Amino acid sequence: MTFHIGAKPGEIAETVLLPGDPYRARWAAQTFLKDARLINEVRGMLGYTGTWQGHPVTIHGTGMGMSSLSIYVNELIRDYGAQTLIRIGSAGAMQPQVKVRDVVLAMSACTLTAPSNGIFKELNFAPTAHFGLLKAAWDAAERLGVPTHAGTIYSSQLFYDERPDLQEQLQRHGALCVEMEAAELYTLAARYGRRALAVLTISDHLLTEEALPADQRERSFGDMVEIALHAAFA
Ligand SMILES: Nc1nc2c(nc(Br)n2[C@@H]2O[C@H](CO)[C@@H](O)[C@H]2O)c(=O)[nH]1
Repeated sequence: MTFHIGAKPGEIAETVLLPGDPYRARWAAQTFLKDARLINEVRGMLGYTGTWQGHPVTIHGTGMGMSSLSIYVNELIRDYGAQTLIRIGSAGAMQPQVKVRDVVLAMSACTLTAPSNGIFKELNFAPTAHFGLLKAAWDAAERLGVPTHAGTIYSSQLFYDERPDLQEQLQRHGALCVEMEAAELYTLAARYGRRALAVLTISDHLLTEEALPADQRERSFGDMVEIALHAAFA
């Protein structure tokens, strides 16, 4: 057990899916895993371990924001030996061709500031997805017929962002969507030599102001989890 995760050694699989919302971890575990069992509930950040097609899988919440994700991903890697970490999250679309319910695979993730800035100082590190996972996720999305986009995204530190100028430049340079976790996941995976990918479902749109009704979120999120699981074990 670590400072923030109560799981015993061996209770967390090498493959970990990471939703921000702990209740989505519970839903995904109950929906997709066989023999899912609760392995963490410290501070209500639920984590479950079970199997998918015979493979051990853990699904663990990260909370909202890169600082919260950093706590859980550091401990999952350093204390439990996680090797493949796939964020299954939601995001806000920033391009007209990206529609609500679509899936976005984050090839890279831009930030204004991030927890790891202190390490890099003036260096602009490029947080990037593991190519093998990205390709496998893209192929799985095609097989499943899920409308999917791949490109750079924006990992913000704020939900109530006071920088419309930043959003304008990000849109101008093709950022597909905004969320608040992927960049730090990719940076930590690079630091520890692990595989990481963010598979995101678009649940709101910054241009059209459309939002996915709560009752439709679950089905849409199912596609994302399927894609992540197929990618992890391709
Ligand atoms: N900053 C930001 N985060 C978003 C947005 N839409 C979604 Br879903 N998110 C994600 O949802 C949570 C905030 O509601 C964070 O964990 C983000 O990753 C958005 O329009 N902006």
